[in-house]
Amino acid sequence: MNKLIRSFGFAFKGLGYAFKTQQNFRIHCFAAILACAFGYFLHITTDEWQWVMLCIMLMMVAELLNTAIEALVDLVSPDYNELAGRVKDVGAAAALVVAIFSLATGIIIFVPKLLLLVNAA
Ligand SMILES: Nc1ncnc2c1ncn2[C@@H]1O[C@H](COP(=O)(O)OP(=O)(O)OP(=O)(O)O)[C@@H](O)[C@H]1O
Repeated sequence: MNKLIRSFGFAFKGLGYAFKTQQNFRIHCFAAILACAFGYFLHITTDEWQWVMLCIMLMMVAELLNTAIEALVDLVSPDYNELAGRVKDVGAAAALVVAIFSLATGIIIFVPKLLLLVNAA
């Protein structure tokens, strides 16, 4: 049981590290809160909530893995190395793909509802 609690502690330590050191991670947290607020006020459906939650989770996982990759690259290759740079670039590309997917999902879910609101006003 103690081991399980300790593992959670390490995981939260990792989350705290990412939040403190990664501006992108903080931006994603803010975007997640914004998406939830829009979801609440625009009364999105359960299915739409699932898409929003999926995007939030994917974005955070991608950013956390990218942060881990960056730290590992800095550890094994503190000096300039073309391959090390490529590893970081591909890690960043993974986060970018998720960001584009999340943006597209947000547009599909929220824009029609916002347009209805604007037209009704
Ligand atoms: N050791 C290295 N060797 C070669 N190129 C590197 C190296 N470290 C970084 N780079 C290049 O610089 C880019 C930015 O690296 P950096 O570590 O600053 O990432 P970052 O995403 O800006 O990090 P952070 O999110 O911590 O600000 C990488 O994508 C890579 O192209």
